[in-house]
Amino acid sequence: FPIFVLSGYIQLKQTSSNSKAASLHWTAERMLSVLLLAMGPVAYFNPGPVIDYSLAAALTLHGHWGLGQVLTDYVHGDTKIKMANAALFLLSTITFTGLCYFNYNDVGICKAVALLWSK
Ligand code: HEM
Repeated sequence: FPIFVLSGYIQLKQTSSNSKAASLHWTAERMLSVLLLAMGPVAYFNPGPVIDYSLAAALTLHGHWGLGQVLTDYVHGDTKIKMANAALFLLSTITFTGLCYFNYNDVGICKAVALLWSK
């Protein structure tokens, strides 16, 4: 059901109710963080491509939103905000592409983390 929060958020953003969209976005961010926490044990007991690509998507979006908050706090001025957001968008795109590439052409995220623990 995070999908419903997201679609509701997108719908609200298109209409006028801005503060409602902001609070829904806040909720979506926390839900995604909790989902990410839950994905740890799930990935441990159920590793494989489904979790690999879910992690690629969840980690990218979480990082994108999280770093977006940092930018909101520290970057000021219209032009600088636009440049920072463009840079973040590029970074997130490269991150997601790279994680998918790694899942497809290499061992994938679950196995990579498991290998860090093996000797
Ligand atoms: C499995 C990995 C991860 C887990 C379980 C995780 C979990 C969390 C949790 C529980 C929070 C606090 C709640 C929140 O502010 O939403 C948080 C905040 C944050 N995370 Fe992650 N995270 C992970 C990976 C990452 C990665 C890879 C990045 C960066 C690329 C990142 C960037 C951030 C940032 C910037 C915040 C602070 C957001 C704020 O203060 O508004 N996290 N994370």
